[in-house]
Amino acid sequence: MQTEKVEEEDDAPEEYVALCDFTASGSEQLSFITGDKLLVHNKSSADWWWAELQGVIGYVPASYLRLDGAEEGDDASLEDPWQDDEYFGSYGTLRLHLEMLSDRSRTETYRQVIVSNSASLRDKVVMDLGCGTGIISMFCAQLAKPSMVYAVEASSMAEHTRQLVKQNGCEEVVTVLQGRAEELELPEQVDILVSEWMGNCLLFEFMVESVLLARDRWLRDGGVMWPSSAALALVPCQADSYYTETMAFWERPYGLDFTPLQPLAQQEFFTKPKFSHLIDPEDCLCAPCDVICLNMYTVQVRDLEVSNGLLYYKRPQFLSVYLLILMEHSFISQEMTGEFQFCVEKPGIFHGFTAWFTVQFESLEMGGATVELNTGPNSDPTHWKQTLFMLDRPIQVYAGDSIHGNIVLRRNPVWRRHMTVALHWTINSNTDDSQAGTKSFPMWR
Ligand SMILES: N=C(N)NC/C=C/[C@H]1O[C@@H](n2cnc3c(N)ncnc32)[C@H](O)[C@@H]1O
Repeated sequence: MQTEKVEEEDDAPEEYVALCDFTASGSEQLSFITGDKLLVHNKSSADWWWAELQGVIGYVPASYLRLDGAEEGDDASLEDPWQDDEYFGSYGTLRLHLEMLSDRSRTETYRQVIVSNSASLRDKVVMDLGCGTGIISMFCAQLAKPSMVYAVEASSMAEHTRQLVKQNGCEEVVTVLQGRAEELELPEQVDILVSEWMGNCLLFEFMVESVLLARDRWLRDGGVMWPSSAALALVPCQADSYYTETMAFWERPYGLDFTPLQPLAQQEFFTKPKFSHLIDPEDCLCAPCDVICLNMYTVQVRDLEVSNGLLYYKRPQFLSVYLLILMEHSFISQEMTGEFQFCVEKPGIFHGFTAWFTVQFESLEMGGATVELNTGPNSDPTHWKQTLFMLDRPIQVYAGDSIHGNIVLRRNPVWRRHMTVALHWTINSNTDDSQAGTKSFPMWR
C-alpha cells in the first residue's frame, strides 16, 4: 500500500464509522474493517472520499461509511455493496435453479466433462462452488468415483440440496456445506475446483471473484480449475427487429406522428444492454472475435478491477491533462480491456454489438480433449442467450469497411456485482468518411 502520509489538513475533517469491511483494490484506496473510525478530509466525489485511518490516507467508498454518532436508520447507504441478501435470497427459491437446470446445453456440458474425465476423477477431492441443487456434485458421484465432493452453497437451498444428495444415494461421497466458499473452512485442499459461475457478458454478478478466492485458498498446487479458461466474444451486428419494435415504431403508429418520443425511446431502450438477446447468425456483420480472455489459473481478483489510479489521486498540478489521460489508460488492467478489428463482410445496418462467452474445460488426462461450452449464435441456445449493445443511431456499412476499437469492462467500485461496459469504435470506409463513436452501458448500476 503506497498511500501517502497525511500532509496538509483540509477543512475540519469529519469522523465517519465504517459500516462494513472494504479491501482496497488499488494503491490509491484505503482498506478498513467494520467499526473503523475514519477522518474524511475531502468528499471529492459522491462515491469516493479522501480519508485517513491511523495516519494513512487514501480513497474510500462513501457508501460504506456513516457519520459517527448518526443513528442506524439515518442513512440509506447501509446497503451491502455485494447485495448478498438479495443475491443469495434469489437462489434460495427454485426459479433460478429451474432456469439453469432447464438449460440442457449448459447442464449436459458439465455432465460431459465429468463423463469424459471419469477415470481420472477416481479418488480425487472435488469442490463444487455454488452447487445450487447439487447437480454437478451428483454427476460426479454417479458417473465417477471421487473420494469426496464438497458441495458448497451459500443460500438456503443448501438444506434442500442435502436432501437431494441423500435421496439419490450420494451421501457417501457428497458433503453439502452451507456458507460462502471464500469464508468456509474445509478439512482439506481439493484436487478439482468446479463451478458454474458465469453471468451475462461472462462476468456480471462477479461470482468469479469468489471462485478466484476459493482457488487461492483451497485448490492444491497442480489442481484443476473447471472451467479452465473463459472468453468474451464480440461481433458488430444488425438488430433490425429490435430497432423497429422500439424506435421506428414511433414514426407512424395508427397514422400519427409520435417521433417526439424517439429521444425518450433511445434513453429507455438503448442505454442499458439488452440481456437474453437471441441474435440470428445472419445478423452478424462479420466473424466474431474473443476480446477478453481469462486464464482461470493465473487471473487475479485485482485484474477484475480497473484502477485508473490518477482519477482518485488529487491531480498533481504539474501533470498535463494529456499526460494524465495517457497514464490513466496505463492503469487499466489488461484482463478487462480488449481490442477488436472487424472487416465488414456484407452491406448492412450496424445497429450495435452483440456479446456472449465461451468457457473451456481442460482434460484431466494429458492430451485429452478439451470440452467447450459456447453460448454464441452458432451453438445450441442457453439460458444466457446473448447480450445486445445498441448504438444511439444505426450506421449504414458496406463490405470491406473496417470497424476497429476496444471494449473496457469497468467494475463498479461500490456495487461489487455490477460493471459498466464501454465500447469505442472507428469505422473506416471506402465509400463514406470515417466515423468514430463511444458509448458506456451500465450493468446495472
Ligand atoms: N450465474 C450463474 N451462472 N451461476 C450462478 C450460480 C449461483 C449459485 O451459486 C451460489 N453461490 C454464488 N456465490 C457463492 C459463494 N461465494 N459461495 C457459495 N455459494 C455461492 C448461489 O447461491 C447459487 O446457488
